[in-house]
Amino acid sequence: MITMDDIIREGHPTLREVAKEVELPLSEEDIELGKRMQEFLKNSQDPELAEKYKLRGGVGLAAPQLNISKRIIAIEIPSQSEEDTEPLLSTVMYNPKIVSHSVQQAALEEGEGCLSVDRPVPGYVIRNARITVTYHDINGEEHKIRLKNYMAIVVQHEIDHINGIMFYDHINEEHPNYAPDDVIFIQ
Ligand SMILES: O=CN(O)C[C@@H](CC1CCCC1)C(=O)N1NCCC[C@H]1C(=O)Nc1ccccn1
Ligand code: NI
Repeated sequence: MITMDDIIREGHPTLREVAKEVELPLSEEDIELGKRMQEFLKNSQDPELAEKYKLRGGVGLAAPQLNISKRIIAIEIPSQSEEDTEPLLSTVMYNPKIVSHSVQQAALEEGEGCLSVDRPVPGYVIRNARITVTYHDINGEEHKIRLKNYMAIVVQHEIDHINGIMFYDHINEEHPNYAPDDVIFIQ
């Protein structure tokens, strides 16, 4: 199983590479990798397993964070309400691509962090408020989905990773809390 030991940290050159597209049809290896990435996220959100294996809870993971320079990302966003167990978004995206996006921008009110960054980096990470993403799923099916709010932020953070971009690249050095006046702040 994937643990924090498998996640490379800032300074490792792979985090700054533009990752390669995966070949279709998906190889057994790439399918297995996707499954393991998704399993890591689920484990990291399970209090017992996270404690047992010292996992930092995560909602997304990109293959470059495992020192694998491939365009594969996993997303596991739990439902915001307690009762229903259905996650908001639970998928592995192969060759994800933002094909269009809103002019409107958004940012997480709390700023962002990263499992590959072992330090807090305060400031607003300004992103597109809404995006349309195409990708192939683990069964090789093609998808085109529209995302907004928290889901859009998470997917953009992961797609940044496969392009060698870190969240703090978006933070205004001089004025970390700068934000356009029409930005949407997401809790
Ligand atoms: O590239 C992928 N990463 O670096 C993992 C990141 C991805 C998110 C950061 C901002 C948008 C996407 C991640 O998940 N985190 N960042 C560091 C520590 C916290 C953790 C997190 O937000 N956890 C969480 C949130 C809600 C519910 C459960 N867990
Ligand atoms: Ni990250």
